[in-house]
This record gives sequence, C-alpha cells and structure tokens, in this order.
Amino acid sequence: MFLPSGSKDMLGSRVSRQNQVFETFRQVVTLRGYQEIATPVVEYASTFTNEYVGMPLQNMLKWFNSDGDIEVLRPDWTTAIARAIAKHSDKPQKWAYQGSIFRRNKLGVEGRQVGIEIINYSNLLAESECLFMARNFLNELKISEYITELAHTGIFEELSKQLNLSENDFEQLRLAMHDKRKDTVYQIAKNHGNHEIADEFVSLVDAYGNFESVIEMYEIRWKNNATLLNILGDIKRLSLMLQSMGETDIIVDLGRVKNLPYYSGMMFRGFLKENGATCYSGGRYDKLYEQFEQSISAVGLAFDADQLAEQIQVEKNREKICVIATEETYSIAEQLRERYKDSIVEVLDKETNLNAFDKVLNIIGSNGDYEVIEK
Ligand SMILES: N[C@@H](Cc1c[nH]c[nH+]1)C(=O)O
Repeated sequence: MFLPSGSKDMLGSRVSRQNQVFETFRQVVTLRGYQEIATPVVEYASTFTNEYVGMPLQNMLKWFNSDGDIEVLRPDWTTAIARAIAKHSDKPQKWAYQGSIFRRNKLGVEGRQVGIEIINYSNLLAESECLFMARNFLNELKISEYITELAHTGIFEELSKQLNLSENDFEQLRLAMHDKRKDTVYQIAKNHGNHEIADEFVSLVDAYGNFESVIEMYEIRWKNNATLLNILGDIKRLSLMLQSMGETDIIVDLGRVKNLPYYSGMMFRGFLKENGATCYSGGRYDKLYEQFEQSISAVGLAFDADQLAEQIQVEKNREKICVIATEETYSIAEQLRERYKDSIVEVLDKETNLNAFDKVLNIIGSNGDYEVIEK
C-alpha cells in the first residue's frame, strides 16, 4: 500500500522525539502563563484567502463541500486562532498551540508546529516575550547552537514609497527581494524610480549580518528618514535585550521582506547553525485583526516541530527491566510493576535480546509459590 506524495509515516524514536518536543513546549508555556488553544483541522478556505490574510489558495489542501464552498485543511495556526478568538480579543492574552498545518511545498504536505500568539500586550513586552520564550524553549530542548534574526516589514514599505509601483510591480519587487535577485530588483526600481533608489534597493539585499555593525551603518545612511531611524531603533532595542540575556548570535536582515502576507512590523526567525534550517519564524500581525474591525496588537511565532525533533536526543535515563514470565506468572509479572514504578518494565516469555535491558528478572516456581530472581 502506498501513501499520497508528501505524506509520511513516523516510527519509533522519531515519534518519541516529536512527543518530547510537544511535552517540553507545554511545560515551558505553562510556566510562562499561556493558555492552550486548539482549532479544527477543517476550515473554510476564505478564512485564509480573504483580502486581510491573503494566503494563496493554490498551496492549500482543498475540496468543495456539499454547499459548493471550498474547505481546506488548516494551512496556518495564526489565522485560525485570530478567527477563533476574534469575539473575545479585547483583553491581553497569551495563547499556545501545537499540531499540524497543511501546505503543499517542497517538504511535503503536513508539518507540525508548536507556537504562541500574544494579543493586546504592549509592543515591546510582547515582542521580547516571543524572543525570550524561544530562547527558554530551545534551552530546555538543549539546542544552543542557533542564530536569532530580526527584520521589519516597514523598511521595504517605506523605501517603496519612493517608487511609483502598481500592486503587481510591488509584488514583483517583493519577490525579487525575497529571492535576492539583484538584477531584477535593480531593473524594477530603476524603471519606476531612478538609479539612486535602485542602488539603495540593491544594497538592501545585502544589508544583513551582525546587528551592531549593520544598524550602525544604516543609522548614518538613513539619518534623514525618521521612519527608518525609528525602525532601526526598535530593532536595536530588542537586540540589546536579547544580548543582555547572554545571546551572542543576533543578526539583522534589513532587506528581508515578509514571507506571510499578514506581517506588519517586527519579524523574527531562528536558524539552526548545524544545517541553516529555520527552527522558528514569527512576527507582528496587527493588520490581521482589521478584518474583525478591531485594532489590536498581535504578535507570535511558531516553531517547526519536525525540525526540532530531528535535532534533539531522546531522554534515556530510566532503568529498563525485563521480566521473564510464563502463562502461569503473567499476572505476577504485572504486579511487579508496583515495585519498579519509575522503571520501564517489559514482560517477555523468552530470553531474547536481553542486552537491551539493565536488569533481567525471572519468576520461578509453580502452584502459587513463586520467587523473583535477578539474573
Ligand atoms: N503562522 C506563522 C508563524 C507565526 C505565529 N505568529 C505569528 N507568526 C507561520 O506559520 O510561519
């Protein structure tokens, strides 16, 4: 029997590691005062494709229901949670979730995420909470080799104002910036502006690296633009907060454009040093709540739980005990569990693969007169 392309089974230690990621996440968010939220896997496509959210339908797993509406498998937690809490979003709240999202991309169709959404907290408190929580969680998973990247949607938007761009041109330029295709970036900016602004965009493609040096350079370059200076100030403040917590690998990417249409402000990502993979991604998305006619401060991030599960070691600190029993003694073996409550106890009827155990117990005897002997 085969599986549809993109679907996969998971077995044994891969599942244990996945569950360890979920369990560690729950411990961390519980201690940081988050509430848990779960939304259904099946939703209306319009929840994600409407003009405020703007996710492309083509990547979703979808079908028509009997009324002719398009339904999808949840492609995004953040949007689903905004829909779920829209009526009760007037108070400060912190939500945590874990489960699958479904998007057709090169990695498959199903990805597992654990994530947080912080609603109605003041901006810096919520943004720093996201980054501190990420640090706390990765530390608990014993993942220390990662890089934190900060970026901001406002930079590209502010500079684009100097160009005369249609919606389509804007999108083309955003895509070219995203893929770091400097030739196309230059062409679009030059065609709709002049070569100076085109040069500015091209150099923005390379404006990433250690936060101190990049910010210092751009504070001078943008000294006459209050909007850009404010953005640099916000990024610097967050970076310094992280640095004061002992984080050393902090980079900024001033030319980064949003990877999800709803971001509006600070964006952050974590990269694993070992393979460069993104282990978390998030940002501010106040605009998402405008669809519910609400003006709300919203920020959050999601971890790629599959990626994290690949990185961690399964905790193996329990004693493994094998009890060799017979048909007459299976219930005696079961009672032995009481004596070894913190150990892994397996009952076998033959002595096979005993090297896998720390202790082997034999139940010997007959007619209700049994003895447990350690081998
Ligand atoms: N939903 C985003 C992550 C995120 C959570 N909150 C804000 N952003 C993603 O799937 O990448």
